[in-house]
Amino acid sequence: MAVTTVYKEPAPIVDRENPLESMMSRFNIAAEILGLDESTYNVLKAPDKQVIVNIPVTMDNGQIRVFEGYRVVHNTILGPSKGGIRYDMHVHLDEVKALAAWMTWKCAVVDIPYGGAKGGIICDPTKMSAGEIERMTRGYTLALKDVFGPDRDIPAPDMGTGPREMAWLMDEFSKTTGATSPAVVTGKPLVMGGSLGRVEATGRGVMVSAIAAMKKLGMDPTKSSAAVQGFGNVGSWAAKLLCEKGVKIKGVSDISGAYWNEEGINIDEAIAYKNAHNGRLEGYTGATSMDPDELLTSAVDVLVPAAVEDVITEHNAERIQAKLIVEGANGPTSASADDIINRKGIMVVPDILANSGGVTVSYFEWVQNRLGYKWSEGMVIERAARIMNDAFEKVYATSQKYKVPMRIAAYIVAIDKVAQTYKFRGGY
Ligand SMILES: NC(=O)C1=CN([C@@H]2O[C@H](COP(=O)(O)OP(=O)(O)OC[C@H]3O[C@@H](n4cnc5c(N)ncnc54)[C@H](O)[C@@H]3O)[C@@H](O)[C@H]2O)C=CC1
Ligand SMILES: O=C(O)CCC(=O)C(=O)O
Repeated sequence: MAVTTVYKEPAPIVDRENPLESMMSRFNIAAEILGLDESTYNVLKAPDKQVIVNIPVTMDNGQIRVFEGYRVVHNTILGPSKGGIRYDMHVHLDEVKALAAWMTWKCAVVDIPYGGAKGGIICDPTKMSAGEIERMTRGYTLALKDVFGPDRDIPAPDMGTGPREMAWLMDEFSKTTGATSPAVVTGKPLVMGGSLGRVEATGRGVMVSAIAAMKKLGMDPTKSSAAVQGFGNVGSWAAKLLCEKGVKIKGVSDISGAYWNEEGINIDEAIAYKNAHNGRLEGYTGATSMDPDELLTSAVDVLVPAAVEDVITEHNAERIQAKLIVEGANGPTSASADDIINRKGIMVVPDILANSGGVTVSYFEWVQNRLGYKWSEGMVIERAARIMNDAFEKVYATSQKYKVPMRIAAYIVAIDKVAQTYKFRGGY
């Protein structure tokens, strides 16, 4: 008889700060500056919906494991909720709540008609077979079939997931509901309604916002250097596209370690190496290995954290040498580091602006699916860049107007849009 085990360890990393607290502390500052009324504040401070599901999966050895999964819908006043799904051992409910709220703010900052949501499953996909991941993804979809929907809640990839998982989700949802439903999920493979440009969209948006910020700071990309933490979808594309703009990428890292080349890393070569080595840079010889903690404080002009939350903290912020931080990851800077970074005069392009290129092209994918029509890659790139540059200028102008850092300015832009929509829609 198959043995059933509940797969829910190791415990979340305890020395990381709580991302939900970091999100709330910035929200509180922006809400106070805006003079947000108490009822809207109370509506926005907690998610609309939090769903926890148990997903039994038959593993390849015949054992049944039960995985714990989450979907949090933070808010839907601007439209159906949107946000990725994360497969990682450190997923926990507070993290998913923070990530869902960041999606509400992100969609509002770039002015696309979505609310915010996020999902995750506690699992280590690097230790599971494709079949096990498929069965888990289908189980998660089935458990959440009443939450997901093209007009309700639209998932997408995040850490540990990509087009393959989105295809399984779309297939399972379509079979369950009896109607082919490409618009229920974005980030799908191209052949089944994925959008050209979605895979690289988040990294491209990081590049677009980095270039916009460098212009404001009078920095010449061709005379600037950068370090990129995380070499997955977002980090590797950001590194490649910044490199194409002439930025010298001196350091990169992933979960296997950090790698440095004073003359600049050959990013195409590093990506090819990673693709040939199970998605990891381990053993890469085009750079020398360095202490991963030192990457964040290395002598570069631009720092791109593109991995996990809370890596820039009160413990290392003082030592950061970069003039510009462009947040590819969600929540890489904990609130405890904000004052130090601001005092040092470092410009931060915050996550809800810098990594919004992904959800922007996801929106394009959803629009194309609903129209049953495909856009050219050029159109996707041009429209996404326009949206991001407009959002950057709006946030920059808001930071000047209120004399606040770019992060608080981005929250002000987002909360203001959501609050104004509540005023028109009413309903509470
Ligand atoms: N994929 C997307 O379209 C979007 C992703 N993001 C955010 O970007 C971040 C990265 O996501 P993806 O690139 O999609 O994930 P991914 O799974 O493709 O890559 C994650 C990368 O981070 C590395 N990593 C993990 N822990 C690390 C650590 N402690 N130190 C250094 N590197 C570490 C992994 O080895 C891998 O290279 C996440 O915060 C995610 O929420 C934000 C917007 C959209
Ligand atoms: O593409 C999307 O819909 C959401 C991507 C995402 O999860 C994020 O921006 O953090």
